[in-house]
Amino acid sequence: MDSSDIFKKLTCGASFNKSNFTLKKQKATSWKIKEEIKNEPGNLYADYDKVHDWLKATVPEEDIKSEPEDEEDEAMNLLDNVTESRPERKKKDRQLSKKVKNLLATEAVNRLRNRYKLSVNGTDIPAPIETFDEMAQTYNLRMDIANNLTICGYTDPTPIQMQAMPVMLGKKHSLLACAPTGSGKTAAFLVPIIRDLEGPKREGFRALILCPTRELARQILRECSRLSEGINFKLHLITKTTQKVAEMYSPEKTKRFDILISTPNRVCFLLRENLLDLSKVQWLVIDEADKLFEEGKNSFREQLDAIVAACSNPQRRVALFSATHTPTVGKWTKNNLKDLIKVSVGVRNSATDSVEQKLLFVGSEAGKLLAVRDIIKEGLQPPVLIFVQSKDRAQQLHGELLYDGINVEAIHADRTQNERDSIVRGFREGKIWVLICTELMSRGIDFKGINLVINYDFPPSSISYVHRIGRAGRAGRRGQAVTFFTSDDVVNLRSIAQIIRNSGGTVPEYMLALKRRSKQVRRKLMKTAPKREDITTLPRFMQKKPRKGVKEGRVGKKITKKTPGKNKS
Ligand SMILES: Nc1ncnc2c1ncn2[C@@H]1O[C@H](COP(=O)(O)OP(=O)(O)OP(=O)(O)O)[C@@H](O)[C@H]1O
Repeated sequence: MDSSDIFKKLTCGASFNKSNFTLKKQKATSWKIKEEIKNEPGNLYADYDKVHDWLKATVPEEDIKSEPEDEEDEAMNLLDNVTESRPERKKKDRQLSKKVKNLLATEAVNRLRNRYKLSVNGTDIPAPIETFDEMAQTYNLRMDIANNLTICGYTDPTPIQMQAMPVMLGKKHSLLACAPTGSGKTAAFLVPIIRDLEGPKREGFRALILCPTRELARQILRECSRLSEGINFKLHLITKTTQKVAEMYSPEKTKRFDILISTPNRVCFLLRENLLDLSKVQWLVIDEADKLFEEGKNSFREQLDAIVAACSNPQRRVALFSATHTPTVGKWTKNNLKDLIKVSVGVRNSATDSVEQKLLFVGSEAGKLLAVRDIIKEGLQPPVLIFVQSKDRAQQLHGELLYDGINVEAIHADRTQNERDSIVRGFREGKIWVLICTELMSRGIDFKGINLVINYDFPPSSISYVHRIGRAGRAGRRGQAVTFFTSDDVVNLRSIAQIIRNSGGTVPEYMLALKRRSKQVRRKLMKTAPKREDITTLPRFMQKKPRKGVKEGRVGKKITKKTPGKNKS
């Protein structure tokens, strides 16, 4: 089809309104330019439909009449009637060409963002990039990084990577990013940092990555080593905070390191002892930002303020990532960060749609144990994660499930670091089939191919629910989640049912019609979980009371006391 045919098709049924001559003249000229652009090889608008859509969106309705005329002649006449001199016309054409090109580029970017459900907020936001090749060309990614991405099996960027990476690879912005669980946020911040730091420099820490748990810190370290393979960065994880270990640290001794990954309390400990220099930090990443900014008991809030102050480099930029964000994070970024760009994927604070979710009424504590045993009987498909509300309950359930002939372990804050590391390793290697855990493991942990998450104890908040079930259905895989509830759990039932509905699941109407509980009640529940009967199948008369001073919950031991469910994990 030649250009005049396309023109006819494009403007079919339209005529130009002569009362607005200048505008029409521009339209005609811009059409000519659009034709040029359309014919450029590799142009996003090189196909006819796209140009047509663009025209429809750009030319005001009132300028298009419906009676059929010979529009091509009309448009060409308009061009002939131009009274300006040739150079003037050429200049105008060039200006218009630039404008149209910009418009087309903006339109293309908007389409891309819509396609991947990306929302952005800020100024001078770079365009998202759909392939790693394009990213490598546009932002000068060294070959090693591109190769490492391939070795990791990352063929194309995930939506958060498409937009967050260009923001961080640019020169000036800080970033607040929100994307579903399992959507590749870790690589989204690691790749730009690796590119930015270029190579090892022995100047001391130039990037600091904070996260809420040691397990997550270790996982980020692993991912960072994979993605920076061959670049020889010195990565460091603070493993302990005792005085003895502290003796290993000093700003001089840590100069050889480039990237520090840690929980905030360990960094703070070393800062207090003047053993850590963060003045060279160019990138401060706060992973699971809403967790780290959470207020209340055991909050990291004050520690974060101290760390941010210690990162005193005026060029320092901050990137905050999480699958859920709270207003506290928004407020902090507004008050503390310049040139901030916000990026989110999909609806904020929603559950991943790759997990099939179910709510199961189990009547009582005994009902929960029966329900778990039913799942085992039906044919358990490991790996499975089971969430409970406290360390004691993790031990109790472990003691029960040991008798069911499955490879089961429990992980919580009372296990030693070595035990925790070896359990996580065993679970990753498939030696442990069922892992019972507390809130400790709800954030960020990436176990490959979790098939099922069981919320044995109802999550303390909808945010906790989103993270817990997000351990399944990661990196494009599918997974399942079942959440047990009893009459003790109605406070959050409605909000969690709503989350399930929003992510495409089905829930009974009555759950959505439940009365919304006040913020106070919900906050109280986040701090103190409901009291629950012990997890045991022993008849009451056989349940021994633990002797005073004897620590509860040894593996396999039945515990008789009613444990007030603390959220401390
Ligand atoms: N571009 C990619 N292509 C394929 N897989 C990827 C890509 N990027 C990351 N992954 C994989 O996706 C999985 C989840 O990534 P990651 O742990 O970074 O998720 P996340 O968004 O941080 O999740 P959470 O919110 O739970 O912390 C990992 O196994 C990671 O290796």
